[in-house]
Amino acid sequence: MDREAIITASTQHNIIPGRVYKYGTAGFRMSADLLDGVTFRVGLLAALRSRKLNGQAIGVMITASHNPAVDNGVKIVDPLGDMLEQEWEAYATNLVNAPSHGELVEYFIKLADTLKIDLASPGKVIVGRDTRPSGITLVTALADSLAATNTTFVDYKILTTPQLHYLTRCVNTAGTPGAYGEVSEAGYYSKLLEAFYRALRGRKVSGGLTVDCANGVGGPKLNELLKRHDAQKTGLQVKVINDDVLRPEILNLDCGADFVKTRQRAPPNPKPAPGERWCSLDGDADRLIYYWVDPDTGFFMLDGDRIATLAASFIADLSRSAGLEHQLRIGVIQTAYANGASTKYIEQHLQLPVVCTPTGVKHLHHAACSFDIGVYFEANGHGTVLFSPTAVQTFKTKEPQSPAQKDALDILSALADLINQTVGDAISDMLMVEVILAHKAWTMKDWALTYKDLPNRLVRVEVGNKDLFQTTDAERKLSHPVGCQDEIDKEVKKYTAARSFARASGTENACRVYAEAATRSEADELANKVAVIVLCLSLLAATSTLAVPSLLKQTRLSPVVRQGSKLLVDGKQWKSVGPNVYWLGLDENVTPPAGEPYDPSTKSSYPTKERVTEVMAVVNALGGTMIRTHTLGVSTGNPLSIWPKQGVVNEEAFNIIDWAVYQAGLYGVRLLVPLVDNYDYYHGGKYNFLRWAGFDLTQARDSNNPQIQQFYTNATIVSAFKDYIKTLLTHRNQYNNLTYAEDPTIFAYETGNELLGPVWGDMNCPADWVRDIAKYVKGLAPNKLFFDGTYGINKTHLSIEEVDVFSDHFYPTNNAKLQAGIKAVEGAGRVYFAGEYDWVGQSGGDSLESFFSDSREQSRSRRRHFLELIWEEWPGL
Ligand SMILES: CC(=O)N[C@H]1[C@@H](OP(=O)(O)O)O[C@H](CO)[C@@H](O)[C@@H]1O
Repeated sequence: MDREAIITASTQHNIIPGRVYKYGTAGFRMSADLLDGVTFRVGLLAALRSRKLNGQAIGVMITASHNPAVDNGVKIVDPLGDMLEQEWEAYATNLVNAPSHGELVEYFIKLADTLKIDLASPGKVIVGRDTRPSGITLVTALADSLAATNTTFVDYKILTTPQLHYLTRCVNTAGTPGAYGEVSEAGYYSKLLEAFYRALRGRKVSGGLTVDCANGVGGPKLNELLKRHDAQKTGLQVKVINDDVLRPEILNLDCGADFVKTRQRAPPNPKPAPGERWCSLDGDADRLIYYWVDPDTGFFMLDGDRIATLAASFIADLSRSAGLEHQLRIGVIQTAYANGASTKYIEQHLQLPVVCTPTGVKHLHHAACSFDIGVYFEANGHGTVLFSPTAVQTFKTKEPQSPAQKDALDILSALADLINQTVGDAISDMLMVEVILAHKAWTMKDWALTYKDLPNRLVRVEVGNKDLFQTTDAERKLSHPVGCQDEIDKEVKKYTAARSFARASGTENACRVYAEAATRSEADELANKVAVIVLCLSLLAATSTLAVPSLLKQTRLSPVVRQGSKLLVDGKQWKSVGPNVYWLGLDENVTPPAGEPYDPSTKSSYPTKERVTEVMAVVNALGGTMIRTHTLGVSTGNPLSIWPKQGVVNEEAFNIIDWAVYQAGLYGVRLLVPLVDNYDYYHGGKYNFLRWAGFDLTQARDSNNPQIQQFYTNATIVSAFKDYIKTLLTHRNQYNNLTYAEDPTIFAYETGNELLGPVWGDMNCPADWVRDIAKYVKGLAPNKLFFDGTYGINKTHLSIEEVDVFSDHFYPTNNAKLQAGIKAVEGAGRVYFAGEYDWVGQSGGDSLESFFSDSREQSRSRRRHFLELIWEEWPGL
C-alpha cells in the first residue's frame, strides 16, 4: 500500500485540529462541516476492516438520522449488516484523532500490522447516504481514501439506513445458503412486498394509513415501494406526507418520529383527523412511531414499547398455535427508557422474559441474538425482531398437524422475511404492524387498550462534561459522580410507583433524565428534581475542566516518596501546593437545616458532599496538588467527632471524611492530615486527651500550665492517643474500600497542628514523643510520609529518622526564620515545608512578595531542597 498516496489524499481532507472525535452509538455525528476529514479516515478504517474479514464488503452509511439538516454522520456496517464490532469503534476513534497526516498513516500501518491484516489483499466498501446535500462531498472524501488504499468502492447513492444494512448483508451472502436477498434496491422492495403478501395470508388491512416521512429519505423510498405494491391485494392504502426532499432545510423540521416521540404530539402540519391511523418515520427511516387522535381523549402515541408488545404478543400466539411454545424461546429486549407498564405487561400478561440493556441498538441486537425469537425495540421506535436460523428452519420444516398450525407456521416464516434481520427498519416494521393489526382485526384503540402507560417525562440536561456521569445496571443507576444516585433515590422514594434515572447521552454532550410515576404531575416534578441534582453535580465538576481526566481514570494515586530533601511521585519531583481547608470533616461555619446533625454549643455540623467536592474541583482547577486539612484527622471530644469520648467511635463522623478522601483521590488532590491540635477548638485536640485522663485543663485557663506537657509524657494519655490514631488509620473508606493507612491520597500524617509546650513559641514538643508517634504511624501505614507538626524547627528533632518533613508556620511572614529553617532542615537531608503563613499581612512581617521570592530562590539555588508554600485557610468555600 502506498503511504505517500494516502498522505497526499489525506491532506485534502483535514480534521479540525484540537477537536476530539469519538465513535459513539451512531458512529461519528456532528455538524456536517466538521466531517470531511473524519469521513476520509472512516474510509481507511473500512478498508482495513474489509481486509481483516477476508475481503467481505463493509458498509458505510452517511446520515445524521433525526438530527437537524445541518448535521451529518458516518457509521460503519459489518458484513452481515450489523453494527461495527465494539473493539473496532476504538480503532475508529484513534484513527480519526491522529494529529497529523503522517501520524495517521503510521497508525493505519501499525493497526494493520497488529491485527495481521494483509494490505495487499483485496478490500471492498459499499456506501449509502441520506438526502442531506452535505452527503455528496462526504462520499467524495470516502471515495478518496478508498482509492488511496486500492479498495473497491460501490456507491449506492441515496438509501435509507436499513437499506444499506440490507445491501451489505446481501452482497456478502450472495450465492451462499444464507443468501439474504437480491443485491439491489429493487430486491429490497420485492423481498418486503412478497413477504408482506404472504404474512397477510389473504387478510386485508382495514382503513388508510398516513405516513409522515420527516422530509427525509424514507419519503422517496416508501414511494418506490408503493409503486410496486398491489393495494387491491392487501387493502393497505398509504398516504405519504412530509416527503419533500428538495428543500433540505425542512428535514426533520416539526415532523418525523423523533418530533412525535419527544414532543408527545402529532406533527402540526398536516394534522391527523380524529380516528385516522398515522405513523412517522425519522430522517433515515430506521425509527417508527404510530399514533392517532382519539375523538374523546385526544392524541395517543404507540411508540417502540407498544410495537414491541404488539409484535411479541402476536408472535407468541403464533408460536403457540404452531405448537412451538416449548421449542422456541421468545424474549423481549428493552432499555431503561421502556415504560414500566410495558415491562409489566410483557412479563405478567404475555409471560415472556424481558432483558434490559444499555441504550443503543447494538446492545439490544446483541441480547436479542440469545433467543430463538428476540423482539427488541427502543422506546423511540427503533427496533426489529430477530429470528435465529433454528427458528427459521423450524418454520420451514415442521410438519403441520392442522390447517391452523400450517397457517401459523407460514405466517411466522413470512414474518422472518418481512422483518429486516439486520437492523431496525421503519418501512419493514410498518408493514409488520399492519400485518398484525389486520390479523387481530384491531383498531388503534384496541392496540392502545392493551395496557396503560405510566406517565413519564424525558428531560435533557446540558452539562459541562457528560463523561462524569457513568452508569451501572444497564444504565439504570449512576455509579459516578458518587453519591448522585443516592440523591436520586431519595427523591424517587417520595413518589408513587416512581422510577427515575439519569445517564450521559451517547450522541450529544448532555445528560438525559427519565422519570415515571403514577400521575403526570408527579412524573414531571420528579424529572425536574432529578435534573436539578444532575445539573448541580455537573456544575461542581465544571468548576474544573482539569479535574476531568483524573475523575475518569479513577486509578489510585501513586504514593509520594521522599528522596533526601525532595519529594517524588513516579520518580519525578512532586511539588506540594495547596490550601488549608480545615473544615472538610467537621465545620463550624454553617447551620444545617433542622434535623441534620448539629452541635449548637460549638456550632459544628458536617459539610455537605457538594461543598467538599467543590473544594476538590477548585483546588484541582487552580493547579493545587494537595490540601492540609485538620478535621480529617483531628476529630475528638465533640458529639459529632470520630471520638466524641475516649474510645467511643462515632461511625457517622466517617461519612463525610470518607467522601472527602475519596473525592480528593478522584480529583488527584493529595491530603496532609494533622492528628491533634495544640488548641481547644470545636474539632478537638490535646485538651480532650488531657481531660479524659483527669487533667481538668482548658486552653483559655491553662495554656501556660506545665501540666499540659502531660499530653506528651503521660503514658496513659500517649496510649489513648495511639488508640485514637489506630481508629483513624484502620478505618476502611466506604467509597473506595481502602483503609486510610492504605489510601495513598492521604500522602502524609502530621503529629499535630502547631504543637507547643506551656510557653508560646517554646517548640517544647518532646523529641521522644515525636519519634514514638512517628514510629507508631509508620508501623500502621508504612507508605506514608510523616510530618513533625511542632510549631517551629526544633533542632533536637532533626535526628528523628522517622520524620520526613519538618514544617513551620509564619504569623507574621519572616524571611530570616524561613531561611534559617530551610538551612537547618536541608542540612539534615529532609524536606522543609511552610505549612501556613499570614497571606493578608495582618500581623506585619516581611512583604509577601519577598517571602515568596525568598522561598523560590531557595528552592532554585539549592535544588535538593523542597519548599512549597501552602495557601492560607479557605473558610469561605
Ligand atoms: C433516549 C433516546 O431516545 N436515546 C437515543 C439516542 O441516544 P442517546 O445516547 O440517549 O443520545 O440516540 C441513539 C441513536 O439514535 C438511540 O439509540 C437512543 O435510543
